[in-house]
Amino acid sequence: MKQLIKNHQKAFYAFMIFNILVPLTNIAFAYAIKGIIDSGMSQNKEALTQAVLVGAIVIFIYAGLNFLSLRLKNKLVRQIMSRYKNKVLQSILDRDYRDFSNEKSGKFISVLTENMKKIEQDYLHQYFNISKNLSLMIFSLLAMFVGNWFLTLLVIIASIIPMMISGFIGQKSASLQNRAMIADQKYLAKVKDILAGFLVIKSFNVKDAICEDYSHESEKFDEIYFIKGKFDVLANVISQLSGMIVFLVAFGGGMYLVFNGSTTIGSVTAIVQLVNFVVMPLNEIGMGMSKFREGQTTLNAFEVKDVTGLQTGETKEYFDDVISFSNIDFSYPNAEEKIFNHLSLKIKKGEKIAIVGMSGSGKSTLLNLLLRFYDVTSGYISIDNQDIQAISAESLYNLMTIVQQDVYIFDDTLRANITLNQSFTDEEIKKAVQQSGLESYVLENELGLQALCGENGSNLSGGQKQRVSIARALIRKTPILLLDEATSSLDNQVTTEIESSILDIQNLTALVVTHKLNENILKKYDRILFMKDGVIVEDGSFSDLMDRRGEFCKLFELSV
Ligand SMILES: Nc1ncnc2c1ncn2[C@@H]1O[C@H](COP(=O)(O)OP(=O)(O)OP(=O)(O)O)[C@@H](O)[C@H]1O
Repeated sequence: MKQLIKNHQKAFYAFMIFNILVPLTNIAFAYAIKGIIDSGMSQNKEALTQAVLVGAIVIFIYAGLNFLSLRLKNKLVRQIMSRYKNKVLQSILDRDYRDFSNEKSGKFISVLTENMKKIEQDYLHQYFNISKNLSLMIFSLLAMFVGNWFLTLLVIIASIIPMMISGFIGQKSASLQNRAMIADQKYLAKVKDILAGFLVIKSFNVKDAICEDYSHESEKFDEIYFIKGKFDVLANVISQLSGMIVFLVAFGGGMYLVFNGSTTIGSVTAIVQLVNFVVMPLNEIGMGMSKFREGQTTLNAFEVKDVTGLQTGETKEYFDDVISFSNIDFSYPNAEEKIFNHLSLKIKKGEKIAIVGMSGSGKSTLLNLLLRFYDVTSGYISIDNQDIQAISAESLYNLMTIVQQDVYIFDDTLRANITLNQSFTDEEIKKAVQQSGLESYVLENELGLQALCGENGSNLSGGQKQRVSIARALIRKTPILLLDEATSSLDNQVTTEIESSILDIQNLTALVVTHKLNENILKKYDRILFMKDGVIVEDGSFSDLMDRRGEFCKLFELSV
């Protein structure tokens, strides 16, 4: 954030110049008041008129400068925040899948929404407000010293204790902010979960239980904000109290000096006016500091990382030869069960492989490991003899595309969901639409590719969503394609058409996890891997496996 502020150096320095000019007009105003009172007391009409005129001019200059300074501050805050928001989003998207999936999405939503508001209001605005108030306070104090050092000293002594108390409260507020942020994240995660599960809640008639669960989370959330509110109120009262004490000391001490004959009423009024320019900013700094500390805690709670471990790695532009799983072991993090134990597998470039087997046998895990969503516990996976752990994530995702059973559709047009806002020619889009079996839907739809898909594809059927995700994958033309039950919502005829068009793509290496044992399609694969309990128990063409009359054959015969 400091770097972002530094990036706007010119505007920042301009703001600082205003921070000097505005207090000077405040001081000039205090002295204009002194002139008015002293000339009034001495009944000098000419001097009085002049002082009033000076006062009026000073007011207008002050208003103009203050207006410009506030506008500049708002502009700076807007520019800095807009850059910061982009950086935060980039940093979230830069995370590797493991980092991301370890966190609750509520945390990221909160970082991009609630936290942003806090950082803008509590950190940035306060950062500029405090510097503005500090400058007004210092200049006014200097002017007071010049006017009457004794009175100034009294005022400073009177304001020390309230300042220390408000500093302590600020620290307490900042520590509560951490708890408040965690509560925010949990609350958002809960709300998100409830809204996403709307249909389940409705159809299972569990509204009351869900409301109870919600109110439990919401009470915890409210309680933390209530405690934090108590400190805010205390900070408010103390800062007002400190202001009153300082005024009391300034007026009392000033009048004592007037009795002594060492100053005039005009000078005391000017000093009291200047005290105003010390007390007001002092109050605001006191309150501002506790807000600023809260803002700082919010800012520090999320680290904006530019690169993650996965992004550092070698570049690999082509897939030329072979994918190897060499003697791999794997268990999911925090799980004891071993999914793979010394598994080895070689896939040659251009091979089309179907992976079938029992539920839970490790088919999806095999693809997840190839994509480095997880790392193997021992052994290694390589592409063209290059360990995938040494290949950068960007290169890896340029070499392969996965289509999963659960499809995510953005709330945008069909076209945008297929291209994902990358530039492709109309010809390329048309081909992907054809290969994925989407053509008739696009032709029948009045808006064609401009048709809106709705929130997570609410305007599309399950099968249409799967076809969009297949089109989205095919248009990338990566040399390796991974399909994980990507056609589960499609009928046999459409599945056959789509899989056939994929199997016809020359040089494409395809790994297709499927539960659909369709003879016509299975015959087209070069190899079928039959998996059971993390082991590839059979590996061969459809006819090989049928001749073997092993586990695959039994499953196939059961399915027909
Ligand atoms: N994120 C995870 N954390 C812990 N265990 C997991 C995780 N994902 C899968 N598993 C476990 O790993 C095993 C293999 O799961 P995987 O999803 O690879 O099987 P699958 O053959 O694709 O099953 P299906 O055909 O039902 O999709 C299962 O026992 C599953 O419970």
